[in-house]
Amino acid sequence: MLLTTIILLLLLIFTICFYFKRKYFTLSRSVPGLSPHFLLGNLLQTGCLTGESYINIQANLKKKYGDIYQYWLGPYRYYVFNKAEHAQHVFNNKHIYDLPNLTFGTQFPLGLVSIKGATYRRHARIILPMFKKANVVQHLDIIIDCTDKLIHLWKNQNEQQENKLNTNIIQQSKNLLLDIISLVAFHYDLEAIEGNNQHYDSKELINAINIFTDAYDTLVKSVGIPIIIMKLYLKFNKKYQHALKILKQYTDLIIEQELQRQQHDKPKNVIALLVSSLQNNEIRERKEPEEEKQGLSRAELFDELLVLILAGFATTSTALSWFIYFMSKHPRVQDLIKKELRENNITCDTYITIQLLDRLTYVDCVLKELFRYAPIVNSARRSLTQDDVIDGVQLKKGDSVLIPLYNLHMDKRYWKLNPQEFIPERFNGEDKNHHPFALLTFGGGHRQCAGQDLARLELKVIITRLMQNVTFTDGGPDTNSGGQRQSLTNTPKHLAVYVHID
Ligand code: HEM
Repeated sequence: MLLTTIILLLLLIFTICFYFKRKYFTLSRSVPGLSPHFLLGNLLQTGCLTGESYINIQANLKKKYGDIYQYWLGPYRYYVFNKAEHAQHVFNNKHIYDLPNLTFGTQFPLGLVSIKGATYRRHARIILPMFKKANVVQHLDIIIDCTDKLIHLWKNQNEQQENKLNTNIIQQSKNLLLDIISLVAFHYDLEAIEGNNQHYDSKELINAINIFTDAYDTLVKSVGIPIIIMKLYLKFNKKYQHALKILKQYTDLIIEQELQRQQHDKPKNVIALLVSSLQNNEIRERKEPEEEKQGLSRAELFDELLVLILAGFATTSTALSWFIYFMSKHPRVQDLIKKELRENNITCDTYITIQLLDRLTYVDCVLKELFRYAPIVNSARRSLTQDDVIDGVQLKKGDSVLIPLYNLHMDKRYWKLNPQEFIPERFNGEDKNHHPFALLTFGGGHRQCAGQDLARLELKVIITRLMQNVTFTDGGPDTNSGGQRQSLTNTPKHLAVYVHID
């Protein structure tokens, strides 16, 4: 009797699994791809679970299947499109292609990266103008001052021990960009660059931010896991909940101070503008239809600040790490940047202004090449709000598409000079008029990066300031071999350079 029950039970489980595998985990619609495993999709086959970067995974799949294929991130199926014309279609049709329900919702469900429709439009009206070029230039001094602190730290380190290999560039880049974004967003000096002379508040906050970003990295690595499991993981993760509490305490304090200050001053910086958009009566606003709502609730403002911290320093610091790595490998480019500075009479002491920056056209080319060649963010994703056809492939409402940004940056069809090489001059010459959808560092369409003007300014100022004062040289083939480490972004795996003070 017991045996019969066990056999029947196993049969039932097998039938259910078979049904789900047939219905949800089979390739369909004659689009090629790796046959997905039950629940795991292609995570095992593509090496995703053993640390392979998403960028390499997409490059390998493209090699195997061509421009269009299916890719299963755990239980989620994506139709992947690799041509610039595909990207153009997806990003230009915002009424068809909107944000999918991603893992972001688990950490900041009320922030810009997670919301859609009328709620998104209400937030976007408040947030997007803060990061437009005209508004970010006011942060120039902050960026210069913070960069000078890093240069000062390197000077001190060199005085203590001459010609020491620097293996801490990734962390130092993070600290620099964290200090910048906390001053830009909060008007708060975290003093992450100095490291050892922090006061208690900064230490506690930096710790909380690190725990928060580490949790995010874990989520990115396990992106195929169902959202409900991720939510439970975060809910019962004591360290994470404590970090969130600390971040909440500090933001509440900063909001209160800002509310007091605004009785006298007009809002100017990011936190001031955000606080000035707080709803006067949250209970009343909650009852309004979404289209009629104004401003942000406190919970929404908190999530927006978390988004800005995370999106604002992890990506940009990764770009800076790659810049330093490329400079150590391409002394020719470094020399040309320094030559351009000399030609514009910029010495190590010259204070940078926006007018001076505008004259540095070679630095612009280096920046563009950095954005093309550095594998920072791997893809942009959308889901369909109605049926559509791309390049003969019938897509249905609710399907998800993925544009592998880096594959486009490396695609020979769109670049006249070899895309596998780091050649900044291409943007002044052969590749000046490249396909606009072949370079998509910041994504595209209505959901492209909200902070790109700030990122461009930060990196141009930092690069210029660094090149005014230091030269990077290669730390050797073993310690400075590059490679990729997948976390929230793709950082260099092995980065070690000598930092010479000029
Ligand atoms: C080199 C630096 C950066 C890179 C490579 C980068 C890249 C990206 C990419 C690829 C997206 C997705 C776009 C899409 O789906 O089409 C994105 C979205 C976003 N980024 Fe950035 N980003 C950078 C810096 C920043 C900074 C400095 C901030 C803010 C201070 C920021 C805030 C955001 C926000 C809020 C979104 C979500 C926009 C939306 O969903 O509407 N990013 N970023």
